[in-house]
Amino acid sequence: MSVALLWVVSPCEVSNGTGFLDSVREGNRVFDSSRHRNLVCNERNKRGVKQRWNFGSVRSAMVATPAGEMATMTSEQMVYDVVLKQAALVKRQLRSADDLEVKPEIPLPGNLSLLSEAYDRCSEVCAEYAKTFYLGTMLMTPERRRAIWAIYVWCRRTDELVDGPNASHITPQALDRWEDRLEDVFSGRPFDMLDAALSDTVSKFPVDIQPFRDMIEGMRMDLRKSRYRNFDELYLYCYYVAGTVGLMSVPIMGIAPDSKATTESVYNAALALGIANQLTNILRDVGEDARRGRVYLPQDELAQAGLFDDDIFAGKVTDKWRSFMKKQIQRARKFFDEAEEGVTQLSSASRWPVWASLLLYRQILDEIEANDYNNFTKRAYVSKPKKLISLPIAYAKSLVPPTRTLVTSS
Ligand SMILES: CC(C)=CCC/C(C)=C/CC/C(C)=C/CC/C(C)=C/[C@@H]1[C@@H](COP(=O)(O)OP(=O)(O)O)[C@]1(C)CC/C=C(\C)CC/C=C(\C)CCC=C(C)C
Ligand SMILES: [Mn+2]
Repeated sequence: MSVALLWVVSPCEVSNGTGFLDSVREGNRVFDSSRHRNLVCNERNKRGVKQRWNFGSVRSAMVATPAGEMATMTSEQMVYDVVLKQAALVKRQLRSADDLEVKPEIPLPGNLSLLSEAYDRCSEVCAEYAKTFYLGTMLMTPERRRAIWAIYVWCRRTDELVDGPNASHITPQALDRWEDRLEDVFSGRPFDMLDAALSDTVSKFPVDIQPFRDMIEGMRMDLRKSRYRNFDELYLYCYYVAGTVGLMSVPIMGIAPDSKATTESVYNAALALGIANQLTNILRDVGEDARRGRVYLPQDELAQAGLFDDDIFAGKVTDKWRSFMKKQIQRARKFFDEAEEGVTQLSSASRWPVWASLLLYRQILDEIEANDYNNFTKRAYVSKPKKLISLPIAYAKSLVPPTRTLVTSS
């Protein structure tokens, strides 16, 4: 992984790394698939540029009310706007497509085997870094599975920029370069094999570039910020680094043809799952993050509970801490509940891996409780037997057809 990092910092310098980045060593543009994708991607690009709505460092936006007064928009409202736009984009693209099936691969002599090699590399990375999730993807159709691997790898690489072994060398400029590369991926000009797999994926599925840009924005936020004043600020961060994953995944997972749910409501549930996962991550990693000088927990809620940064650095489990943690866990569970309603609406083959990931992640919260809220020095994890039991439960849940109607919250 360190290779990918170096590579963003300085595209010419490539050092040895793990298997993750072997493809990087194959040099500069190993695969140019732009020829067969220009039409799709130019069109997508135009839309991407027109629709660029990065929140940047803005925590809240001023909007005019119908009465002409200026009001502040919360992060949740701004993110919901993204959800609506994503849902509208997908609906428009599906309406204009002849059918909802995945487009066939355009035969490209010589390049096809490279492309399949590229996906093989993504599969290996995924299998290495997220074994259970990788197993879950095996139930998906081959096209969807490959696409999810490609997205997973891009997300992992993006996270590694700020969290990996070379994170201390990462500057906002390096993230800008990573974003330029992303634009190239969506224009059909991938830089390396792993990018090539993503280029192919975004040409075949109605995936929009915005959530990818927003994830990079989340990494920028992580570079410049180590405290969150309130939940509104934290929510925005969680959207950037995790809610975006939900938005990237739905166009691949697909919505069940017999679902009566609105597209927006399914996207909203996907967003909720990302937020729930990230809140869980944050609650699990309090001690680890504090040792890196980071406190993701909302400062105002800590203060209300009579707690301050020093209490977190001291890492003592007190009654104040327990009762603070109970509330945080309760909030994370609400997001999981919101997500549950959407999983059933996904296409049948995609439901199992999503249920599995939801059940497994949610159990981390139970483990924090079981550790008596000591998330300073004890890492909450789900044991192998518990993981194994969750898989058939997830499978049984995935058999439930999408009968209920999901209503869009506003
Ligand atoms: C309708 C409905 C419910 C649809 C499902 C939508 C869906 C598949 C949502 C997936 C949500 C999900 C798995 C979000 C990932 C959240 C997450 C853990 C983000 C992590 C960010 C940074 O956090 P941090 O640095 O604190 O964490 P670490 O200590 O480094 O772990 C991430 C690490 C960002 C990078 C994210 C990934 C590598 C995961 C990408 C996953 C996919 C593309 C596959 C998602 C598919 C399934 C089936 C789960
Ligand atoms: Mn990380």
